[in-house]
Amino acid sequence: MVLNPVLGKLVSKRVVLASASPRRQEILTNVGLRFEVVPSWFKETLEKSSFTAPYEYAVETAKQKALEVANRMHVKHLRTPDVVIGADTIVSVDEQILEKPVDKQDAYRMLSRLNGKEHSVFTGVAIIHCHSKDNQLEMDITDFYEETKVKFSELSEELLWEYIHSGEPMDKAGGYGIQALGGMLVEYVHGDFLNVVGFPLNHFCKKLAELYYPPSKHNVQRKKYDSIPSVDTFENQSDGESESSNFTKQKGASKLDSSGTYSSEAVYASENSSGVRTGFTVPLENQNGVSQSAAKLPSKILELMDGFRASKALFVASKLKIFDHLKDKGPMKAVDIANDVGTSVCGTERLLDACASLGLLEKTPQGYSNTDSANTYLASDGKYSLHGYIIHSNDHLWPLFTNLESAVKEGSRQNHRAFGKKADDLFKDYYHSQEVKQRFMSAMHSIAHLTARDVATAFDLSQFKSACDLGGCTGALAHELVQVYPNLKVTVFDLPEVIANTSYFQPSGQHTAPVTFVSGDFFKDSLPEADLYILSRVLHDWPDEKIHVLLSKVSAVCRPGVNMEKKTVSQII
Ligand SMILES: Cc1cn([C@H]2C[C@H](O)[C@@H](COP(=O)(O)OP(=O)(O)OP(=O)(O)O)O2)c(=O)[nH]c1=O
Repeated sequence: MVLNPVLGKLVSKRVVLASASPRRQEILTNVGLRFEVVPSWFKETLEKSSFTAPYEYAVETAKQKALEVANRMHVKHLRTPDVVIGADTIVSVDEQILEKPVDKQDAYRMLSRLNGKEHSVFTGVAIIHCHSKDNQLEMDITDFYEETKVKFSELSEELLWEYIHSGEPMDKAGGYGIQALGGMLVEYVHGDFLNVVGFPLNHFCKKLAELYYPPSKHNVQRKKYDSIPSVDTFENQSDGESESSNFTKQKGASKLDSSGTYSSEAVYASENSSGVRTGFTVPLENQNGVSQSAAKLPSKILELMDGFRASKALFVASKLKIFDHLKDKGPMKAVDIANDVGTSVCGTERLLDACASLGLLEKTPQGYSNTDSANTYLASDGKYSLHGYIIHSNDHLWPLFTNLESAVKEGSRQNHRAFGKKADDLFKDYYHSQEVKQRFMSAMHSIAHLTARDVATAFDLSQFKSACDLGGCTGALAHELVQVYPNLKVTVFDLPEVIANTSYFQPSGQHTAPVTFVSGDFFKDSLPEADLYILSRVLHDWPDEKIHVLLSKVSAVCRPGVNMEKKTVSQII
């Protein structure tokens, strides 16, 4: 659930974070933003002396990082994102810009300059809205920066070196990480702490508010949002746009309180009549800014307590193919859907209301219809449909997780309890029944297809000439890899029963190097040689002894790469 309504505006968009920084990913994930990570390949080598102020350098670098990703995704992957976010954090002391240290000596040089002094941390942020028109990429760029002042205590040489040897400084601007050991060096911080860690979240939300909800005519004197508007504020606005609409077209009256500022509210969870959580707001402060309620609601815990209900509502609606019906025929009344799918009217209505409150459907006087996300991801026929994986989650994972308590107590797999069969027998079942096989392959295909580009671009794999996707099933990841890296020869290795059924899942009309499919049992048969081995959703299926056998076989046939040692990318998946 997204706590902030301005972030909520991004929910239905393809948002890409053009950054490898784990801190930025964490900051944005923590507030419920869903995004893909495509690290930028832009080299941070802009001429610093050509900028009049340090923040200009950070903003320009952030912009170039985001532009590189937007262009690469548009050209190489033919999937233009809606929004690309880039950021760059620098430390500035005595008019000098400090970036990440190149080695320990460099870290020492930086930390010595900061020692006992106040310095500024600037993060430049670029938000690029992309549109593809006649295959041309059009972009609207918004950028800003945030400054935070940080003061270091007087630190001894010994302490500095001890800190440097911890390894923490190496991937951080100025050579320190305030969020971890580096916090010990800091005497005070003036400004946004998260800005130092790499992403000025507060300023980012205000910027989104400016973009998506520009002040109305009678409030034109308010040029900028100086607080993040509340949910109420937005819900009462008639911006007249669907969730997929372009931010620049949105108009709306921002609701201000009598003092001309937005009241501070937080979104928590409640249950509606169908037992599904909906958002409501709880005022946190009275007019004097004094907290009225001593106990904050534990929203994360409440979310976890109820999460299973939401999952099951999604699973059942998917199983009944309600999203398919609505894609073809929506908007529809509950009674008509119930007639079509052969269910009770009262039960169907409750399920539909649950889906509407979960943001999967829209409910209007005309009836229920799919949201854009439901059309894209939940209808079973979409290119990026998750239908197969949702059905697998309902039919296979749900019964297993129902036995989690026994699994923890016994330390064993629970297939016998959930399905009356051992794990190995169950795995064979996947391939003996045509229907079960198809369902399992659809599940693996849908999740692999959706995540393939993230996996393919998580690292720069251009130095590899050949790759083998072990247990690569329908080849969803393999096809993405050959698109991103046209010189890479990719082999998919899987069981003969799987390989025999892959034709249905092959992409049509793509002019890329073909993927080779090789059938065999990876425990028994010899594996093809390759520079790079990919094990995705494979290792978790097997006990340690078998994994040892498999990894030893992979190690024997995986050729050392150009710059890297033998490499598998299973750890990123
Ligand atoms: C000062 C400071 C910086 N940092 C981090 C934030 C950034 O990740 C990093 C500065 O490097 P950046 O070049 O801004 O970012 P990055 O290289 O990590 O990722 P990318 O270029 O792909 O976006 O320093 C901290 O984590 N803590 C701190 O206290």
